[in-house]
Amino acid sequence: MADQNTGFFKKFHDTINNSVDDILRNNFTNLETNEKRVSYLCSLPAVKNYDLTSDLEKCQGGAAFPVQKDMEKARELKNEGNGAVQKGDWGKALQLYSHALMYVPLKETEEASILLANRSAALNHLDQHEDAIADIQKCLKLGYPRHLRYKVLERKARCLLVLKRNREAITAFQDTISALDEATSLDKAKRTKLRTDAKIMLEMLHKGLKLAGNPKDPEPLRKVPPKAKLTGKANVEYPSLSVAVNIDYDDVRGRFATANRDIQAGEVLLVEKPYSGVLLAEYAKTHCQNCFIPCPIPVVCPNCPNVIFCSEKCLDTAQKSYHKYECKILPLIWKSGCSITCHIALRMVLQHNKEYFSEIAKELTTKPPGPHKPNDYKSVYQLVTHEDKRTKQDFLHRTQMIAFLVKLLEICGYFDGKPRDNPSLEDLKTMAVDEKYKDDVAIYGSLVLKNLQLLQFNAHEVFELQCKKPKVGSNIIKHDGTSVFLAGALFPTLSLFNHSCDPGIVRYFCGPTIVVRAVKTINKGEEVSENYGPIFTSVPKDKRQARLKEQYWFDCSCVPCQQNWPLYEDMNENYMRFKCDSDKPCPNVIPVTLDCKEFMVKCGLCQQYTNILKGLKSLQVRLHNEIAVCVAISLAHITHKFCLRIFQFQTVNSYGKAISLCYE
Ligand SMILES: C[S@@+](CC[C@H](N)C(=O)[O-])C[C@H]1O[C@@H](n2cnc3c(N)ncnc32)[C@H](O)[C@@H]1O
Repeated sequence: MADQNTGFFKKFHDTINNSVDDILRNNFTNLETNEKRVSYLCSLPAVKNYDLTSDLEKCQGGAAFPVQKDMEKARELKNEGNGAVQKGDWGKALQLYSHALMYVPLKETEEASILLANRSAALNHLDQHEDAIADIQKCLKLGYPRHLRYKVLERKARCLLVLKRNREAITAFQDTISALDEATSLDKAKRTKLRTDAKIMLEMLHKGLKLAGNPKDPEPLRKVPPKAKLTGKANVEYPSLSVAVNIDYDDVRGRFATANRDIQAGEVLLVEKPYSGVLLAEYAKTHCQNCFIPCPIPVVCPNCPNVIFCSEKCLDTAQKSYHKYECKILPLIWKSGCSITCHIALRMVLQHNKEYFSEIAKELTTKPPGPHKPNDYKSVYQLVTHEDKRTKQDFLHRTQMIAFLVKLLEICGYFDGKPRDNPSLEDLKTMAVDEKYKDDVAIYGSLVLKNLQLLQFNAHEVFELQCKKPKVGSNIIKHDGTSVFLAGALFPTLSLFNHSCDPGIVRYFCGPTIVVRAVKTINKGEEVSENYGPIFTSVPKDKRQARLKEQYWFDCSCVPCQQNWPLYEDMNENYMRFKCDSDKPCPNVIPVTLDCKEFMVKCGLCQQYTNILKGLKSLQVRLHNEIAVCVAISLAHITHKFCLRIFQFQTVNSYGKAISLCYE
């Protein structure tokens, strides 16, 4: 849970561990609820007296604590941006102005407006005219100096011309002419020339419009991210799931997904937004904090220089829920070295206010009636935690983590119900939480502890597929794409799918939304399984089973495990393999050479004959389906920039081939 090499949490953890003697350990062991565990641990003198400040001061890297904007740094970056402009490097200038904007204090509106104006120039040069206009609107709202307004208004007019929004361009040129009256620092000759140019443009525009019969301007382009849709209707009980999938239960497997009709390869079976998701610290300045998409033209947080957003909408969503609290403590989370799982566990509380949890407290322990709502903590609370199988040491280790997270809840203002202005080093001189929050420590600390336990088995990684531009040529089947781990998230309905080493689905992402597609025909009644990591094609059975047992605490008995299917590297391309189909149950796989002329082949193990015609036919259908799925998925990939982990099926070349076809 804590990064072993970096961060101050390791030392805190070791100190507390060393201070817990047998008596304390025994007392802890006898505690039966998460509330009691958290309250007990947080009351230990070793925890309360722990002073975090010296550890924190040693962690120089990363974001600064206490959190504040930094005008000097903003100016430095702006100057570097101006330098890039002089060299004609508009891409670099765009980056530097955006970076500078992150550091401008809220009250410095004029500085922010100048940076936005500069960025609009870069965007204009990069032919991103819609974005340039958006920056100009913002810069005017922020009080861009009146004597300079003619510059941005003229730029806006020219951007509108490129976008063929001629009526709006007329207004912008008229505004430019009015603004030139205020351009006091401009010499007279230059002012006259600009006015004349604008007037010429106005004349031309009026004439053009008249000749064209005064058409309306085209609508501004709206960048609407593509939305994934389920194939067919949604399941009434689980609205993120297709109606083709049920959630069943048995005592060994718990809940799991099954097909309630034949499912074809390529069908979209689940589309789900995360209940909660956290971006890794290293992407905080390149990707949206709220929806994880890359942000070349970021919207910045008004209160901290640490995160960016793709839009005002994402900023607003984050500010109204978790970011108003997290804003001032993010550097502490990052510097602590705590894992992304700990951060999600905390976020799952911060994203709702205390009233929300008080209202639902009584309903938490029973299965919520009605549809399973992915944004409802009551559904999340029902996810597996395997609490009954946990060791006392495991509880102790996790509860120590909570002592730190509870302190964060206090200093960010969560217990007060309103964000604190500026938590400082002074707040970290002791890990003791004020006595007045005693009940809050128990209630919210225990929720974070519960979250940590359920995330262990239910969290998913969010990936971005980063592709180099594919080489174009004849017969290309090579596709260079790397899955990059961006964020961790909890998808409450997907979390009900069990594992198989030969899964029936793939997952990919549209922003933060996860999409699940079938990759093979799944017959009615069969389980719809996902994959938790180890695939039968590349990881030997004993390693797969050991990993699943260690991480997910179950014994895998999927078909490849039961039948001990071979790895790809052990398969010989010169023969096909058919499962022995004899009347006696026989686990053997019969190798058949490609030039075999017989259709009845003898099993070397049970000596019975198997008819391979049926197998050959199903292979043909399956290959055909998989190619179709590949094409569909590849198209989705190109348009949605989705993230996909393509499992290595035997027909892996067909995937590559399909993908390359899409690029040609
Ligand atoms: C993400 S949850 C899956 C849903 C879970 N079965 C439930 O009831 O909520 C992961 C847990 O499901 C169980 N599980 C997953 N795959 C399994 C399998 N193939 N066989 C048995 N249990 C499995 C394990 O207990 C695992 O820790």
